[in-house]
Amino acid sequence: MTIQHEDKRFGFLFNNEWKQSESGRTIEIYSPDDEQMVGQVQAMTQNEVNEAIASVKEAQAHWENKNVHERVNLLHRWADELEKRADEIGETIQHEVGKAFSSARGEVIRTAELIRHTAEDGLRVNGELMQGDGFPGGDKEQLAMIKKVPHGVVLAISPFNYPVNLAAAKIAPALIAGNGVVFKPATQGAVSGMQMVEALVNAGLPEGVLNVVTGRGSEIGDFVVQHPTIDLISFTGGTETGQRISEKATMAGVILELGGKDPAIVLSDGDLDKAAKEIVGGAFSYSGQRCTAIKRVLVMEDVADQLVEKVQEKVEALKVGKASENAQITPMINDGAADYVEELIADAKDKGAKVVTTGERQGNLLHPTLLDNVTTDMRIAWEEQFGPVLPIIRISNPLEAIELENENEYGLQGSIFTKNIDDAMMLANKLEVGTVQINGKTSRGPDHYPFLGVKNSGQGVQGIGRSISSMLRDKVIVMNM
Ligand SMILES: NC(=O)C1=CN([C@@H]2O[C@H](COP(=O)(O)OP(=O)(O)OC[C@H]3O[C@@H](n4cnc5c(N)ncnc54)[C@H](OP(=O)(O)O)[C@@H]3O)[C@@H](O)[C@H]2O)C=CC1
Ligand SMILES: O=C(O)[C@H](O)COP(=O)(O)O
Repeated sequence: MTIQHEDKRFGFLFNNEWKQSESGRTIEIYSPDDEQMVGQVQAMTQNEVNEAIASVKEAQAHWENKNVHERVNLLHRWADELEKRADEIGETIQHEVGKAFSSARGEVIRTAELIRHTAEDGLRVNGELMQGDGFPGGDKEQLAMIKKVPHGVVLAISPFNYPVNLAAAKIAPALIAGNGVVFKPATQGAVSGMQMVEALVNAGLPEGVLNVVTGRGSEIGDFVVQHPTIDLISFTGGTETGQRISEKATMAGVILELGGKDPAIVLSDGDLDKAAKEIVGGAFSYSGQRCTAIKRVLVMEDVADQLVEKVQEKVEALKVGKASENAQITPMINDGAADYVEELIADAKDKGAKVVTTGERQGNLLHPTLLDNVTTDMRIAWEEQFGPVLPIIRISNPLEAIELENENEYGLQGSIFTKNIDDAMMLANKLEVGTVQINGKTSRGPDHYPFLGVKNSGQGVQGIGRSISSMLRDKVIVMNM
């Protein structure tokens, strides 16, 4: 059975078969890059979603009972398959989400590496043993074996921007830990996601251990999230969607990677050339459509003019165009997203921000925009733009940055540029974020580092080792000798 039927119609995966929905409805996916149709995915019915979940539940028990070596071998074969198909899947990512080919192919290779690392870490998971006499009334002869066991059925929901990597970053740890997986890809990104799953099937995935559910999140999302058979939800996406999932999921555990408004704080003694390079790379790669993108700059007034000049030069050198032309600034994921960014720019202009550089909009292609003299009454100072615009806020002392950050609803990452290690550590300790980067741009990778957001940026910790731990729970067996 093939993944793709006629008219670019893609099936959904049910027990290793690519099936068409009994709904008779499909969702057409168009490229943000050239507006051509990338494919059609199935709008599944509730009945089909039910069957998909039930079947994962049944298969999971066998999967959990396999030796971990068998699960490790599957993951290595999956990584091999992805590497073999890196060009093909990279092309799909490029077309489907409008990412330059080098980054799109790089995403596939990064994913293969992440899967291999997950397989290796998965081999080294062990439980522990406790003696009862560590607590009053307990006894030496009471031995607790604390085993690490899978949760059961994991629901993995991924966003559009890294349709392969952010999906596999949930699926691989879930599988290595012995869970079954129900995978709900972002609709824009589902074709890339399903090619990645096809590689897993070709690597020898046992039937039913992972099934895919497709359909708009707004239609099937609540149903799948509230399904009583789901034991754990691992979600990456917008904060609003994440909060909704958290409210709806009553008894399932929830891991959330959500939005961000990562600051780059530049102090007077910072290396401005380095800061400008990191800021532009951090803010504008994939046109700013990254949760970890630098989304506001807080710079000391006395070096602000110099920094702005250096950043401007680099922003103006960015290649703007289509993903198919390997441009750096490519069309945004859809018109709505581009409209939103324009709205934020217009609001800032109305309230007196200085437009340092910008360009004409062509459809959903926005030229990179740099805004100086941004103030706290402007929406762009606080809202997540998720696009190619960078606001610069001038500050008069380093602690002002902390005050501004205390008001930030997000807390994913933050960068600090200074040569003074004491100042760097003082600010790093005060910033309410998951990760602080000193003299470097904000970034999720390397993928084995813990990755987390605080405040409205998330719940739980990801990163290979932590992700595997989150996919396991304790099972305690007490031997009363
Ligand atoms: N912290 C992090 O690690 C990361 C965070 N993000 C954040 O993600 C956002 C952009 O991604 P985007 O894809 O637009 O995010 P969305 O929140 O719109 O969608 C994410 C996923 O949730 C699904 N979904 C939508 N509604 C529901 C629902 N009611 N119940 C269950 N699932 C639902 C979507 O399906 P469908 O596509 O069918 O609507 C998609 O699969 C940004 O805010 C960004 O910051 C992105 C990457 C990393
Ligand atoms: O969604 C995102 O923004 C990714 O997690 C970014 O990963 P990176 O910061 O390592 O590029």
